[in-house]
Amino acid sequence: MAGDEVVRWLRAFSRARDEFLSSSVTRLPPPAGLIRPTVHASWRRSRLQGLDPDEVEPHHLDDVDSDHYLARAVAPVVNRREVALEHGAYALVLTDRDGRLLHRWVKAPRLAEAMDALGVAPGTTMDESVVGTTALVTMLTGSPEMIRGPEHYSDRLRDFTCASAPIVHPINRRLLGSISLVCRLRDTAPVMLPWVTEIVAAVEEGLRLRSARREQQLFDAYTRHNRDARHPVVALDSSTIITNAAAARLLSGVDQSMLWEHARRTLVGPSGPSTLTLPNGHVVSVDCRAVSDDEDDAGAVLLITRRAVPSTVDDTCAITGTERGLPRLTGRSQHWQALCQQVIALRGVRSSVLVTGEPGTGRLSVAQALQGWQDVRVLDAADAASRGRRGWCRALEAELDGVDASLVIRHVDLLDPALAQATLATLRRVPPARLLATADRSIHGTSRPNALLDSFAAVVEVPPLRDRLDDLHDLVAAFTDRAGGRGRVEWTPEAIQTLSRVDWPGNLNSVDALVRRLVADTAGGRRRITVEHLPPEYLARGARRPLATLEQTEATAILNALRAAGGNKNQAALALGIARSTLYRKVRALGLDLTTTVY
Ligand SMILES: Nc1ncnc2c1ncn2[C@@H]1O[C@H](COP(=O)(O)OP(=O)(O)OP(=O)(O)O)[C@@H](O)[C@H]1O
Repeated sequence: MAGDEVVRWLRAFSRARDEFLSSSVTRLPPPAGLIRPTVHASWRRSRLQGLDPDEVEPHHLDDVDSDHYLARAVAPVVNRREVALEHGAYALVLTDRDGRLLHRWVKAPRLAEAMDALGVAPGTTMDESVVGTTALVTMLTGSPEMIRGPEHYSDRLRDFTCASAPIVHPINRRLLGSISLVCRLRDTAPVMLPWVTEIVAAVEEGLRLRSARREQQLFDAYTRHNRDARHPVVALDSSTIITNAAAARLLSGVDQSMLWEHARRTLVGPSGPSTLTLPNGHVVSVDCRAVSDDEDDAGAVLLITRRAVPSTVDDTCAITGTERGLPRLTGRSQHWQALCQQVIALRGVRSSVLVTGEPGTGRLSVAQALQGWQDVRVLDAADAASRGRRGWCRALEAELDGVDASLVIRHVDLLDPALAQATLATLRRVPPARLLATADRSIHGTSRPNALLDSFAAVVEVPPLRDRLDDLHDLVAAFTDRAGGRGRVEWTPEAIQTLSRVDWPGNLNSVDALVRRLVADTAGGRRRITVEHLPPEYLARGARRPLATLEQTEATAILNALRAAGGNKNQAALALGIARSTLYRKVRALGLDLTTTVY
């Protein structure tokens, strides 16, 4: 447009914009005239969200990883075009799929200053639900978009033009983020849109080549290990899986993401084969080998050996009752087996043992199993405060007097130093057959002197459930039996798989509580517990934290809307009256896993 035309357009557009913004939210004018439909739709969403154009501005969220894989993929493409950036008043901006700015390339000092003043810098979110309409609408429309000056919803962005294109993974077609070309309104040029589209095409081509290279590496590693077709071999990463026939037979019905999750955990854990209980009931030993390329993990090769004993509720007892396990306690994982060995070695001696770990990990149970569950008295130090010093010491003596039994002092770390000293004196006067105690694992780092804690001859640490998630299937089965669901309540592999993605801060106590709740819901009937029966907070993946009540309500509303829309996120967002980008942001913040079969 020529100079005069631009001025006329700006005037007319500003009038149309003022009219739109001054209308009541319930009576917004329909798209017409100068306001393009995409802009109108985005303004509408922004208004319905209650955003104030005078107030909204880019919002700094957090620091971003300067080594983000997307920034690494884009950098070489941008660097090849550096000269163009040097000679023009343009900046390039990379965001992730949530609109979070990952990196910006800007050479023109004035433009850099202006962007700084607006806070358009790495870590800032440009999501529509925060800043209103920007060219990131491209991630909703799926096509390149240019937003000029007053088409931005925020008043503070009126002096800028931005042309953006979405980056889509060339193999799995997932939206990864966006690239935008930014300039002052007066420098707007029609060539901006083709230029940014061409940059994105080059980035996607780089990603395709990289994927092909990773796949090739995976395939090479698979071929190297697949020497004997009788042994199950799997090569996989998050998006590709290659198996031989033996593995395909063994793994029928097993989800790739479960195997990948197991591989990833094993690769960062202690070396050596790990045990995995497959949702189809088979117990396998997995030797996991990393397949790496120069920059990143390219995946893993799993050499699988089938264990003789299938995993069923009944044989759980058989396995745990052997000398490799602890009586009445369930577990087969590597961490659990290491613990069992330590406990079994301590059985034959009479020295005092302190069992530490996070709350709910099974510390008391391990202490009792260490004594073979026989003649073990239990006293809880959590009651000491209410009993008072004399009451506590009297209770202690009463437990010990004239009885040849072992004593477990539960939560011994809760005794204050004076009470701990008095307890020690009592124990010396009336010694138990053997003294055991449980305590929080943080006592390792405590600087508070405590003679009682220091007096233990051995310490055993019970691993948190998140480190032995391979045991989850067996534990759920054992708790189901205990809750009265034996023979009538069963769990689908998908439900267990979903639960295995939770971090379980409350450890076994939380699993027990969940199982009881769901078994009670069956009201004595038969039920196959599926993902749909799980409370929304357990659909959380990666969030690794319990949801607060308000978040649970929000999660329930989102999942219900998604279910009603048959998984269609656009429709669900519409029904909830929020932008699709907001839906994504909330899903991410709540840690909801939409990849499982919820709908
Ligand atoms: N290996 C196991 N197999 C089956 N059930 C277990 C196992 N370990 C613990 N449990 C059960 O898990 C629950 C928690 O165990 P326990 O009370 O021993 O843990 P804790 O760490 O002492 O807990 P708290 O933090 O309440 O003191 C109990 O219901 C217990 O029966």
